Amino acid sequence: MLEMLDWTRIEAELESVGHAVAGPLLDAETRSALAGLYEQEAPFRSRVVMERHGFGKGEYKYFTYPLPEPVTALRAPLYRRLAPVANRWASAMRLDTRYPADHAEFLERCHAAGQARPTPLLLKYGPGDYNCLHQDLYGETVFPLQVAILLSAPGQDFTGGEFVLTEQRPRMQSRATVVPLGLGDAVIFAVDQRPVQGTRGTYRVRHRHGVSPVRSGARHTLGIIFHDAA
Ligand SMILES: O=C(O)CCC(=O)C(=O)O
Ligand SMILES: [Fe+2]
Repeated sequence: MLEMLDWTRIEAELESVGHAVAGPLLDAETRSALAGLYEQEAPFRSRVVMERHGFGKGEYKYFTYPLPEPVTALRAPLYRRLAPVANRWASAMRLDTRYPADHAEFLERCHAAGQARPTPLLLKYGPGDYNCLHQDLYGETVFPLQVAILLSAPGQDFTGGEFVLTEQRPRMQSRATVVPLGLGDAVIFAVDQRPVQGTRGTYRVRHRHGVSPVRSGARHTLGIIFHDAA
């Protein structure tokens, strides 16, 4: 499925604006099976009620290892596609970090740094729920891109609940972008910093992401983060 995506366009958009939409990535059966897992306990290591932490309203659950097959089938291949972008960003920002081509090798680095808990997650929002602007950083070891896949149909399963990205440019106020997603679409986006080519050289912008309040219905998403957590 990943091979069918237009990676030339995706890479160009990641380079120019720090995010790209691709998809649909999962078939209908897999999408509903994944969303349905939410009600089970065994596939997960923890559950977070966002309101308790000031993260927003709604809840999410981190998968445990081994990840469900459709998540495993996406995580390493997406990483392999995105590692060259991550390396170009690191070199443009004059950072020493380089990312191996292979996700298993990157996970070894995470684990050696004490980050061994899986980060892929399922999120569930009902009416009035939202996700505050945040960054998914779980330790020193960070892969600079992540992916979220919409498992529900906007306009049908839910209304509101838009995926929002903000960009903080040096010495400027933040700018917000609403990323329109269709059912099954993936948004690939910067976790934190990315380089922007200015007229006087490269500067760094910082991103955060979140979800605007759901007005009606139920919205599920699958989040794929490539670094593991401490
Ligand atoms: O529900 C969403 O669209 C955002 C999910 C999220 O914050 C993530 O995948 O890290
Ligand atoms: Fe997130």
